[in-house]
Amino acid sequence: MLRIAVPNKGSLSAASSQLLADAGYEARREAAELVVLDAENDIEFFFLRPRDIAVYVGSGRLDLGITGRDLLLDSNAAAEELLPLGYAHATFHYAAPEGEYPDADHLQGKRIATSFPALVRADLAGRGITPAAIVTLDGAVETAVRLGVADAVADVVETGRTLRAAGLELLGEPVLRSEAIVIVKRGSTLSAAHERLLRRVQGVLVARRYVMMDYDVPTAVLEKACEITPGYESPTISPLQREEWVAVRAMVLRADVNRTMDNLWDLGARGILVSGIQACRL
Ligand SMILES: Nc1ncnc2c1ncn2[C@@H]1O[C@H](COP(=O)(O)OP(=O)(O)OP(=O)(O)O)[C@@H](O)[C@H]1O
Ligand SMILES: O=P(O)(O)OC[C@H]1O[C@H](OP(=O)(O)OP(=O)(O)O)[C@H](O)[C@@H]1O
Ligand SMILES: [Mg+2]
Repeated sequence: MLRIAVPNKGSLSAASSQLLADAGYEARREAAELVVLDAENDIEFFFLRPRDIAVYVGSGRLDLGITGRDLLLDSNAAAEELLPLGYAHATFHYAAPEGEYPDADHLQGKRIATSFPALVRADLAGRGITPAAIVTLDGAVETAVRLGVADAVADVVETGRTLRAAGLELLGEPVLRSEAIVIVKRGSTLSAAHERLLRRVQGVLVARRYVMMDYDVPTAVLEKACEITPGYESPTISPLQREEWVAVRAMVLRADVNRTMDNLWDLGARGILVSGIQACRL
């Protein structure tokens, strides 16, 4: 039986549960449920704090887990990233009072507040910076400067609203770009059961990102049409009753749908239809 760690609270929780439900797995009926047995799929889901998930997966007690890339890197657990999931996007940034320091290289000898001490320690070491202290806090890190326990912070930034409200500004480029990821114990060999779950999850991600596009096009411009819609692997071309025309079917990125339809129309394609993909295995 596969044992999977799922975030029980916070920014990763709802989207992770939705992803697993869309992939056909048993959902938890109430937030207080800590373990869900999905007997049909031979999987046990453990609902854990996102910060702890890398520890469980790294120990080998759980087979796979969903967590944030930043949380994995901060954990120092023996776990590695297997698959990015495309939600819970955030950056990890240094920030300081507006106008105080031009960039992160000016943090030498400063006190830096963060909930990600290991990640920050490793990043500062890489920059050759020795801080006066790394002040480890549980949350609401932005307030640490105003209250005088730190000179700068290193924290998760999504919209930047929290930072601005605290009178802080970003210092330079992000330390890292995070999103939800699937993790596995470092160096483990994936079983057929692992692969099946990953294929299901990937199927959901692709079905969300792509639509199916069907259209008719004169054979004379078919090659150009296929350049506009190269498909996921290759477009399907079918004959039409009408001479010198063919039907084309190809997957198209949802984000590109309208631009693609404009381009196909200008090329002479007609009868352009777009439909959602309910599920897929690719
Ligand atoms: N706006 C956000 N705030 C916090 N974390 C975010 C945000 N957007 C994405 N994330 C990601 O979510 C993960 C943090 O998970 P966590 O459960 O700690 O979220 P949280 O919303 O901060 O929860 P909590 O209610 O415990 O503060 C990190 O990987 C982080 O990059
Ligand atoms: O860039 P923003 O959109 O403002 O989001 C980022 C903020 O959200 C999170 O805080 P959270 O609400 O989780 O509170 P916490 O600091 O107590 O964890 C994170 O720690 C940042 O403070
Ligand atoms: Mg938080």
